[in-house]
Amino acid sequence: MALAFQRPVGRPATASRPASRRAPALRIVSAAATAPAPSPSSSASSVPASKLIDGKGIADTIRSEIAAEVAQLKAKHNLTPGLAVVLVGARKDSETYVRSKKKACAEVGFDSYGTDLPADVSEEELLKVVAAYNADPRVHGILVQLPLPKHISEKRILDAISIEKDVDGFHPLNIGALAMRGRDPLFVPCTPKGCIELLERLKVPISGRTACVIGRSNIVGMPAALLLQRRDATVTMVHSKTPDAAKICGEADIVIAACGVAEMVKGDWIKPGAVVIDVGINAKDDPTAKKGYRLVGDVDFEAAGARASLITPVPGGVGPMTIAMLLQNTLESARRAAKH
Ligand SMILES: Nc1nc(=O)c2c([nH]1)NC[C@@H]1CN(c3ccc(C(=O)N[C@@H](CCC(=O)O)C(=O)O)cc3)C=[N+]21
Repeated sequence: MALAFQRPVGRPATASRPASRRAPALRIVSAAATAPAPSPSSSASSVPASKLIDGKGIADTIRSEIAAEVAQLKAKHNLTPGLAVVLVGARKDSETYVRSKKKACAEVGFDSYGTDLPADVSEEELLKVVAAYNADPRVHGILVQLPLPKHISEKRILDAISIEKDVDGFHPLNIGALAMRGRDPLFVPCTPKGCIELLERLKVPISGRTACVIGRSNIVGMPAALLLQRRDATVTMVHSKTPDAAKICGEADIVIAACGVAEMVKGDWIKPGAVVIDVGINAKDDPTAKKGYRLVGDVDFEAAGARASLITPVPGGVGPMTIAMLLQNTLESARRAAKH
């Protein structure tokens, strides 16, 4: 069984070369700065650009901020944040996400470590990999890509990740602390953290507002509701057994949709002027698209966009923020480990 720990991907390969042959210093440039953003419906959409939340652009800004901090940490403290990404099996979507996470690490100057395991790996073997990363001082964050194959207990694996390295924020101790007043988790889960970061960077008021979270997953809906509540929103969660989700959603100033059903949230669920954050990523058949499908969220973008004051597109909304928050959590972890 191949258990090869790869060499760091993000090492500074140019450091010893003469300046003239060095690659240009990293600059993360938003796609929007060089070319029109390929927003999901830029050609056909009737949602005006002024309502669009540019998650990709905001994520790029955050990544540049992180890159600058990493450069400082390296220069002043000889500290390089390291992220370990564990992938089990060969799901195409997981492979894509893992690739983009490693690329994002390299771009901000992190080292990344990867272990790819076959789909039939035993739980014990996977636990050994987690234990090795727990013990490795170069590694400040460990991410085991979900979902895992059915024969492996997700719970057992997530519980095994050291909470000091739980940059996904999925450990029950981290989630538990998130749910308690007067306590702070070591890490907040990346996707809901990214949703709140969008609201805060756009100066959307949260305190005293009504918020509706659609979906109650451990990794998005539930922590998103907790984060909104910690910021003094009045939060309602709706889910598959809620009788009148549309009516409850219709009272909310802020909607976070994370139900995992393509375009389930209709235009008439949205209170006029509400801010809509769409966490969903679903493939929808589209014969006019090159690949035969296009990505849509959990919200009917056109109809909701007509009523919302602000709305995230899919892609280009929450997705890029998830990765930016993963980098932020890993940086924070490296700082905490080294006390810088
Ligand atoms: N342990 C673990 N942690 C995770 O954080 C985790 C996971 N497992 N399993 C799967 C989900 C999904 N996820 C995404 C990350 C980035 C984009 C992203 O960057 N999306 C872009 C591109 C979308 C595309 O083109 O496919 C966008 O929305 O614009 C999407 C989804 C992290 N997840």
